[in-house]
Amino acid sequence: GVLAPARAPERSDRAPAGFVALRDVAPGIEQDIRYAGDRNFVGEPIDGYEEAECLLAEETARALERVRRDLAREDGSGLRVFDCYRPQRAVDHFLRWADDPSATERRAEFYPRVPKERLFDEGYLAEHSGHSRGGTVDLTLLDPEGREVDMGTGFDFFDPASHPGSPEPDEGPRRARERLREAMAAHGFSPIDTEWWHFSHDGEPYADRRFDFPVSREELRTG
Ligand SMILES: C[C@@H](N)C(=O)N[C@H](C)C(=O)O
Ligand SMILES: [Zn+2]
Repeated sequence: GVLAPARAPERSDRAPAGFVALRDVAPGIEQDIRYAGDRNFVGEPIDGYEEAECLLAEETARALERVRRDLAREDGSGLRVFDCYRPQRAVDHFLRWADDPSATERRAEFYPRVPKERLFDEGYLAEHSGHSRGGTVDLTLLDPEGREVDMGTGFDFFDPASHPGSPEPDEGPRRARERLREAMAAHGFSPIDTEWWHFSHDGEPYADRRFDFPVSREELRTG
């Protein structure tokens, strides 16, 4: 007999109608899309990032703009995003990298205490990421002068000290993490317990999808 292929979550190479560029919805949110360049844990541009651009499901982008507005009103604080929509081919690049024990160039900066072969099992990387649904963001707080707030550890520092509730950082960074969490929760974003910078929008419209179109404004359907 013929075996049926294993069932995979729906994978789609086209952007659905509801994706937007964050820049169009929230031009006041800063962007430093790390996987489009080499300042990341792999050390090279990641597959699928044709542009350093934050793309998101429209509802998620609008909710994030509400978070930015609240922070700006409170004391002039701001937001900087590091990653938004992430194509499945980028996640596949992470998986290939994790399988190569010799690729450890960025270990000291990004994962000095956790062996790279443990990064998926310990929840720092996901094979099927919420980022591939367009409803998840990695981001940090900016102070009123536009400088990144000290969060105790840097973006993508894969380590127990980056767990949002870790007792390791000093009081200032612990409070800053809490402020980011509360600001995000007020507009429907939930944290994960391994990374202070990672939040998923509860109302995300593509909960059972994984997209694979490249990160490029050209992929967006306009009109
Ligand atoms: C890789 C990191 N920025 C991240 O987003 N990790 C979570 C677990 C994910 O890959 O979804
Ligand atoms: Zn993330």
